[in-house]
Amino acid sequence: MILVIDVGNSRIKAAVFEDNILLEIFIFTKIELEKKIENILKKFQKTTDLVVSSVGDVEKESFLGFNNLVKVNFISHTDLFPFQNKYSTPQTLGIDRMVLASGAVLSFPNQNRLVIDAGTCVTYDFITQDNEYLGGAISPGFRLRYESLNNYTAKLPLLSLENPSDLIGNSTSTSIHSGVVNGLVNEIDGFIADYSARYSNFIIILTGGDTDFLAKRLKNTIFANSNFLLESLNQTFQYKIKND
Ligand SMILES: Nc1ncnc2c1ncn2[C@@H]1O[C@H](COP(=O)(O)OP(=O)(O)O)[C@@H](O)[C@H]1O
Ligand SMILES: CC(C)(COP(=O)(O)O)[C@@H](O)C(=O)NCCC(=O)O
Ligand SMILES: [K+]
Repeated sequence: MILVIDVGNSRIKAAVFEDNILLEIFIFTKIELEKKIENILKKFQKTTDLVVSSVGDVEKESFLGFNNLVKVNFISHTDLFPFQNKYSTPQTLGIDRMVLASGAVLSFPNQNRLVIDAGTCVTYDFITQDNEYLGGAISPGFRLRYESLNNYTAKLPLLSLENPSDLIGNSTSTSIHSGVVNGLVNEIDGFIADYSARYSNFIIILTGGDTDFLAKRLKNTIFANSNFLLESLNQTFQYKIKND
């Protein structure tokens, strides 16, 4: 049994895998981290390894207390990945993006892939059929957009994610919802159209906290899987054990 942990910039997601089957998912905050892991390990006593990917402000040291119970594997840039990294600054590439690219290669072999992770930020990652990781894009996610409108203006309220009632907002709140939701949906549809102009064939994987909200609003056919990063962490770890 292994416990994979994805530390994002908004929250922490964890999952227990046994023989590559996902048994249970946990979502919590940084403050709850140690207590939650303690409880998970109590519930799943056959756990042998922790596999952690962190782009948040949680470092390896936070997990070392569990060293006596399980092996702590903190995924880093020096680990083995099933693709060639063409990013011009590989050391600054988010480890979550590397794990997503790894999952895309292992789950969808021999094809071009675009991974879209709609979390705190929306990240776009493109991996060719020859398993070259090219890079992609980073833009603000839903919550970041709502919060920025409130933070950087005097008059705009802080709203939470809601389906816009119409394209044309006729009040402050409906204008904000239209701007944020239609803005991001059009951005993603637009990116997919632009990638299509360059690559005739590729599959699209959508993941992250806003997967379900976005999936039904996009024009294109996509693989929507909000657990893709957790599953990719398990796969990346299995790949490393097999090939290291
Ligand atoms: N309880 C929650 N806390 C934070 N974000 C949430 C929550 N529920 C849904 N979301 C949505 O999920 C997005 C964050 O997704 P997630 O994949 O968890 O981010 P990260 O991996 O960056 O921590 C936010 O933009 C927000 O719209
Ligand atoms: C772009 C990110 C902030 C996304 O984080 P997330 O939305 O998953 O919390 C993260 O992948 C990161 O810190 N990247 C480093 C910069 C880069 O990938 O080039
Ligand atoms: K992301």
